[in-house]
Amino acid sequence: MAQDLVDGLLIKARSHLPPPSEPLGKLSKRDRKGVAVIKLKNPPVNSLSLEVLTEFVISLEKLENDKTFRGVIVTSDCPGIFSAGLDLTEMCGKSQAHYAEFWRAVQELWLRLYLSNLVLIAAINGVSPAGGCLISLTCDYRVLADNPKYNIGLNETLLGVVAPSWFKDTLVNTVGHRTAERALQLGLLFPPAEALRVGMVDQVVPEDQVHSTALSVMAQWLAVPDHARQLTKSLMRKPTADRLVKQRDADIQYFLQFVSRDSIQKSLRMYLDKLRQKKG
Ligand SMILES: CC/C=C\C/C=C\C/C=C\CC/C=C/CC(=O)SCCNC(=O)CCNC(=O)[C@H](O)C(C)(C)COP(=O)(O)OP(=O)(O)OC[C@H]1O[C@@H](n2cnc3c(N)ncnc32)[C@H](O)[C@@H]1OP(=O)(O)O
Repeated sequence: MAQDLVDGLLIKARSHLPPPSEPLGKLSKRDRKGVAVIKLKNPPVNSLSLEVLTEFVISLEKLENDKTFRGVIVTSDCPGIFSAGLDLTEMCGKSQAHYAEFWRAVQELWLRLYLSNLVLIAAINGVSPAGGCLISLTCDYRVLADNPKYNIGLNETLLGVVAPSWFKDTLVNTVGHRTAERALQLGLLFPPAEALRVGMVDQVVPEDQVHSTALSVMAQWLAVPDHARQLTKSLMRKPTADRLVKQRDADIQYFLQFVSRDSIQKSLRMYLDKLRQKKG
């Protein structure tokens, strides 16, 4: 039964998108059952570039505004990688204006996801550090594939940077203060069993069952009347979101100051170099 719910939508870097006449216009015809699948597709590692963040927001907005949709499954098209998090090259050696635009896009995606009226289920089919983990934490439910390589967590401190307060809040709201504090300070990436134990994910299932499980869970959430579920979600989440909404510009200024520091630029460059040298 659950299979009837699925429909597809691919988010990918703008350069790979189909021509403007094609993309989301198809949705209203195909998606009568009310559930879309957003598959992140920005190879090789689904890093969240400015383009991907922007496309993601646009797609979500279209789904929110199309009343035929009630739920979205967020997953990845890149084998073994849900998302490598924010695109580090967007935070290295760029202009202040670029950093500001990038950070506003990160804020926008978080706000859209966190406050979405749609039911969002994360079908986490790969490793999910930092921004990748954050995306899943904004969803209403997380299903993680049982593969020891599929670590998940907010590992920012290991890069020499700091998860902003709203990343921290999202984690605290999911796993509680003590677990979040330990995880954030140590930059912990949890393997599936640990992620389940601390409540970072809601279910761990064999890899080939991630999608079907997400669909079953979706059916359960969609059985609740939308208005009651949406108001309850808002009651739970709006106070957290409002803290950012009230100080978005200040948060951007803080990010600019932070990321422009020589020491932070050096840390990010070293981390990127380490990633690149890993192969050689
Ligand atoms: C009081 C103070 C309060 C607040 C402070 C204020 C502001 C906050 C400031 C900053 C906050 C910044 C927040 C950041 C959140 C993030 O999301 S940072 C990103 C963190 N991500 C990671 O650590 C993951 C890094 N990647 C990996 O570990 C691996 O790549 C991965 C396991 C995902 C996949 O491994 P594998 O399949 O082996 O692939 P490769 O490692 O070989 O990678 C392939 C190419 O992709 C490049 N790459 C990987 N990750 C990224 C990335 N996140 N961004 C850009 N590029 C990436 C990698 O370099 C390879 O490139 P190459 O092919 O060599 O050119």
